[in-house]
Amino acid sequence: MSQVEWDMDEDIEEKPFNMKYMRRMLRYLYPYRRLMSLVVVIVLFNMLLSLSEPIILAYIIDKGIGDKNFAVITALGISLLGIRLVSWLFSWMHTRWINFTGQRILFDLRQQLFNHLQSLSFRFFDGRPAGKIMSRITNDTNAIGELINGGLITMVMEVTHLLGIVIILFWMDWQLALLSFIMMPLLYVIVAKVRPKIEGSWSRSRSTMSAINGNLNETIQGIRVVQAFSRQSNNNDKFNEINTRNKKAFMRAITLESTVYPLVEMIGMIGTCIVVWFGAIRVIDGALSLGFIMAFINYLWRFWGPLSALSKVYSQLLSAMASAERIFEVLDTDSEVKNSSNARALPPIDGGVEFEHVSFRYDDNKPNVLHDVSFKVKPGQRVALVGPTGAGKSTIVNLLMRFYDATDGSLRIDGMDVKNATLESLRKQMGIVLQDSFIFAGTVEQNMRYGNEEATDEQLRKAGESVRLDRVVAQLSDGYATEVEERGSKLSVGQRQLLAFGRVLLSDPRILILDEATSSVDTETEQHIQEALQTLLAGRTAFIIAHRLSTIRDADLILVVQDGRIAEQGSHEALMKQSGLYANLVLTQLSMQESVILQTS
Ligand SMILES: Nc1ncnc2c1ncn2[C@@H]1O[C@H](COP(=O)(O)OP(=O)(O)OP(=O)(O)O)[C@@H](O)[C@H]1O
Repeated sequence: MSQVEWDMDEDIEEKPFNMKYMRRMLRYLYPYRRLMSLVVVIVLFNMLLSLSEPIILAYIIDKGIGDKNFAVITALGISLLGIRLVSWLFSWMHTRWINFTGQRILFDLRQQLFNHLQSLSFRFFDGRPAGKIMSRITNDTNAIGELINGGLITMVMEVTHLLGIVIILFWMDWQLALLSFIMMPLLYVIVAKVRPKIEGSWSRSRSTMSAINGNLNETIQGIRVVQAFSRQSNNNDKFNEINTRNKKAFMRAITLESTVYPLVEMIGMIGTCIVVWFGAIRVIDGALSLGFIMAFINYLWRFWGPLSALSKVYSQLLSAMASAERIFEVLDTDSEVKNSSNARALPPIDGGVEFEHVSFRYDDNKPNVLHDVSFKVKPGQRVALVGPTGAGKSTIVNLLMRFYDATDGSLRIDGMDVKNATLESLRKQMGIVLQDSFIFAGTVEQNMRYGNEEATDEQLRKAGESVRLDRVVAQLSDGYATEVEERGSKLSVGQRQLLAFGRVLLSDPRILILDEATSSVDTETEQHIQEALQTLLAGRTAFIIAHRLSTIRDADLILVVQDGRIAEQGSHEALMKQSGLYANLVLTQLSMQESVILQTS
């Protein structure tokens, strides 16, 4: 299943109301409780002001126009204007405060999620596509933000509005009030039946939109592969299908809405007509005044607005529940690899490493990937990890960096179990250069300083020279200040490798882990990389996932990994003498090199 489809299946848009989540969401409002209480008071006051308008109008008609009393008309007209001005001022204030609070809550929530995500272990990221995690930080926080800021206030406002109107209508004339609600059951049936369909279509429209985004993202990221395999036409078909689904869902939602809402208005209108009809008879009979009946109808008109606003808040509430579940799932995930309660800072290390009967599995339901791995490395030694693909070389390195903790056995650095050392003190003294080193958007200098922001300019320049990065930098338009764009896309593979060397050299780790690049670069860059490597490795304990025979031969210790076990270990000479797996590997590589030489000569 592609990531996009997986996302669609997984991301349910609405969940039933859950009090536990609600309480937890409300906790984000707690720091702003004073401001929010003030907002509620203002909103309620505004509501009362607004509810007084029809009554004032009724007085203007009956006592002003009816009795031809200009003083009443002027006084009440001015008070209407005053009410509008005060309402406008109060709405301005509460809109500002609500938005301010909403943004603060979103800010807090996003920040909390981001901080938490960064601390999570690799295992969390293993099973989750990046797009999905990103949508939690953006879309899901927005859904929660919208509810706890706009939604809840709307709820308070509209419920009081509705209650106020009903009370006033019954207070004015209970018989007319009962008459005006005669159409309510029919209205309820229509809304209850159609509303879920409309919501469903909107939700399908949103999820197909996120599928469109996912598809676009995948295509842009993989455009080289797309074009290389001439997949444009297949991709077009796939995109067309998702695009059509989105169009259909949107059209269905719009069609339903444009049918139902006028219908709702019409039913409301019928209710009003009934009131007007009976009201008119009573006005003619002299039992009711004209102003009274106008005010009554005005209140009736106001009745439908809050109803529709409340049903919107209700679906906002359900979608916030789904978002809350996803967000709290992330926030409740504890980092697996973390400092133990008795962890202490690792003092400056010499770089001795010992694996003792280490076993490991990535997933508790899957078999072990490493079995009983044991070896000892003295400070400053160079270790080459060799073996077939999927044998477990990177896994050994992952355990050394404590990206994962060993399932069984122990791992010691300078005699101290890594589980007793704080993660920061451990990782500060280790450096890692992967095959395709991740380069961040920013300048060459910013990338180099990534592991050591305090480095002086002199140290930076020296490190650049040592790893032959200076020659690369000399060719760049702005030297070290050149922007390298996202993932270092402005640099070649070899240049990125040298920059990664520079970065790790500047952070000066005692233990260095290196995944030797397999991708071929030109002979000159290759030579620079090899020279840079010698500088980088000097005086440090180094673990190299090695592919070149020359690197392997130079190592003090070679670990031959096969099926998650150390099949052989020792120096090149010792292992060659054994005539085992390693000797075979070397012979195969030599014969391959010979055939390449023969073919090219
Ligand atoms: N994050 C992960 N989650 C689950 N299984 C994994 C994960 N990473 C690796 N594996 C599995 O663990 C085994 C060892 O993988 P590892 O990456 O350590 O091999 P390797 O020797 O470094 O291979 P290569 O030379 O191809 O990089 C493989 O079977 C692989 O499928």
